Amino acid sequence: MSTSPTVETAGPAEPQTGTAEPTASARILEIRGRINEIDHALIALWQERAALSHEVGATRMASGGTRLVLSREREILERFRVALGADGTQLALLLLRAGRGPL
Ligand SMILES: O=C(O)C(=O)C[C@]1(C(=O)O)C=C[C@@H](O)C=C1
Repeated sequence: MSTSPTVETAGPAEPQTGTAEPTASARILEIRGRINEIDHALIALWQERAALSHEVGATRMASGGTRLVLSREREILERFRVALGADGTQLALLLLRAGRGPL
């Protein structure tokens, strides 16, 4: 009878914080908890925005309107640029693309 390979299971795997110092490691894990919450919220907001943008576009086109409204896109790009700089512009471009698809 063959034996299966032994796996070391001393306990749950320790999360990799990048430091062996316990106080720092604990603080990093605490911060990561909040980062995870923020990431989940960002993903949910991203998906909600894309769905809303899609609905606006579909509503407009079904009523004989245009697919895009460039003045509105410029307004959004400017909002993100003012708040976040060049990265904000890139983020806004991705947001707009997620809602209306690639140009
Ligand atoms: O606000 C609109 O009119 C939309 O269609 C939404 C949206 C956006 O994702 O913000 C998408 C496409 C338009 O060109 C402008 C803005």
